[in-house]
Amino acid sequence: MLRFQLIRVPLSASKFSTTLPLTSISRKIPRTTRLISSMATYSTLSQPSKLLFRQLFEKESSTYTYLLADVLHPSKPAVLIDPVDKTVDRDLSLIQELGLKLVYAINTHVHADHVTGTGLIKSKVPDVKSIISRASGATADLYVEHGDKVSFGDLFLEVRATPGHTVGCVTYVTGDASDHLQPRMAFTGDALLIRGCGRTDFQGGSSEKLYKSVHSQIFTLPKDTLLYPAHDYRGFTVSTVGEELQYNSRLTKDEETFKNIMENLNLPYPKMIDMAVPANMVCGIQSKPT
Ligand SMILES: N[C@@H](CCC(=O)N[C@@H](CSS)C(=O)NCC(=O)O)C(=O)O
Repeated sequence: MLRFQLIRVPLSASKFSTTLPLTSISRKIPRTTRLISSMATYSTLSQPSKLLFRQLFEKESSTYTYLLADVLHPSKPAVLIDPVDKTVDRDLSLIQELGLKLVYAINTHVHADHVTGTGLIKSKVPDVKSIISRASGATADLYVEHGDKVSFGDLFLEVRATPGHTVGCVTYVTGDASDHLQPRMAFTGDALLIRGCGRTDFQGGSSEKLYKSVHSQIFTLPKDTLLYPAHDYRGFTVSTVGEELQYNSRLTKDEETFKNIMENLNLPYPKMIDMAVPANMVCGIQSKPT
């Protein structure tokens, strides 16, 4: 049976989940499915896994899009995190070549520097549901909140609210039980960048909130957790919690120093902000540009 569900549970609950079908709340069910299996698909993982993982890059905005799929599930359900409009055709071709079924197009937040690909994906693959946090205020098919779980096949992503870059930023983290895939992977959007972090000077940004978000929701993850940001401007692809705890040039500082750094970044506004934010508030352009 297909299981594409959004599951809402407190973060502390690991043995039992409250299952939300796509559109309504349903009953509590024990989660009995083991997430570890005999298929190795991703070389940096320390044990065999059913997770297929790809990191994809859009060069104009230096954005990373992430493809994850449960390849041992009969329908090979897949999710895309932070797709970009310009690379939708590439991403959908890859998904087709790999024989995956895209079920969710997920945004970590309302982006200001590029147009999300979620709208365009929906116009090309109508069954796909767009997802964004409720706190973002944006329109999507499904809204997530802190503590929710986004399931695809027997895998899921835990939702952690990490506001600060924008009000509605969330981080998606792979499953946490001891028999799940290790190390965990966290898709941090713009909350945490490798050796840096997202700016906090627009879209309800707050350096105080960002500092608290990262320290409470990301730096508390196991040190070997792999960190995958939405952008990198220097060619880095992945980090770990342990690495960022030691070397992040902003977030290793005390809170006052951090706030001071953020107030003095003096970055120019993203070139596309006036177009991108309104478009992304409705999960991007919903039809192919002519
Ligand atoms: N030059 C780019 C925008 C670069 C930028 O501002 N990046 C954001 C994330 S996208 S809103 C950011 O938070 N950067 C933090 C940093 O320290 O660089 C453009 O014009 O699009």
